Amino acid sequence: MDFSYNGQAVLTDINLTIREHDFMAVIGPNGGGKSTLIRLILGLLKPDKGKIRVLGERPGKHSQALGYVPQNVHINDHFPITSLDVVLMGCLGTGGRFGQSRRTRKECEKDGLVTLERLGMAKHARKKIGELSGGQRQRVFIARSLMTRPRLLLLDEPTASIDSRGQEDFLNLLETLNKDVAIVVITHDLFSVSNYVKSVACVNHGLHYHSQEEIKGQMLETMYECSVEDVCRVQVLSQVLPGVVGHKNSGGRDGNP
Ligand SMILES: Nc1ncnc2c1ncn2[C@@H]1O[C@H](COP(=O)(O)OP(=O)(O)OP(=O)(O)O)[C@@H](O)[C@H]1O
Repeated sequence: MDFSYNGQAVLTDINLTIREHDFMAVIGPNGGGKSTLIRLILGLLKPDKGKIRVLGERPGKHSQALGYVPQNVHINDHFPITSLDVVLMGCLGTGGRFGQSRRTRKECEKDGLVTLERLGMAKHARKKIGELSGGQRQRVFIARSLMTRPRLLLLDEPTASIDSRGQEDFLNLLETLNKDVAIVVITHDLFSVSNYVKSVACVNHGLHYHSQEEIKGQMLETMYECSVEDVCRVQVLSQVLPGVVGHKNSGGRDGNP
């Protein structure tokens, strides 16, 4: 798949499969096209060339199968809306009596509370969203995205506003959710997610894919010596990772990883 904004190529020759129960880190330099890739999967943008399939159909057809938490969710701190209200928004706009699957508002509220509980946020359900910390808000937004019971959860830099201790808790939470839902997480901090993810997609206009076997081996350890920006440069990658060259899943445009 290729994609450009106003004729300016952003993603070229992208070939990626996200499998059920995958936990994929999407890494790459600023402006490399990570968020654009997510928007394409969501069906908010259309590729110039090639195609994208979500559960075998065009993106948008199964919009409820995708949960999305964008990079910066701006909330007016004074807006009088509780955590539970935010979560219930996940039920809206999908038809039926109160959202998808014809749930009543009461049923949705019950589901919302269960989801908040799952995310360790039940005690904050009636708190105003503006009174929560960055990490707590992030959990509320994830709860909202889970309300349609998605098969794939797409998270754009979810740990950016969370301290290192909170990040570990958060990643443990994602690991638990991953039992039920595939997760794709854009991150600039490969180090903290490396123990959790099953695959890595390195997006720098092109895409380099690394399977579970690769990242469980020495690869990430070697990568820590470089910044994500370096890792995403083909030349550097092949220098520090000679064993990876020619792997069947890591082919770049010219067949190199
Ligand atoms: N709506 C848009 N119109 C035109 N160009 C855009 C638009 N959105 C993004 N771009 C450009 O596309 C390129 C990729 O942007 P994108 O946001 O996908 O990168 P990213 O890898 O997510 O970056 P970051 O790590 O900084 O969030 C950038 O050069 C950006 O300026």
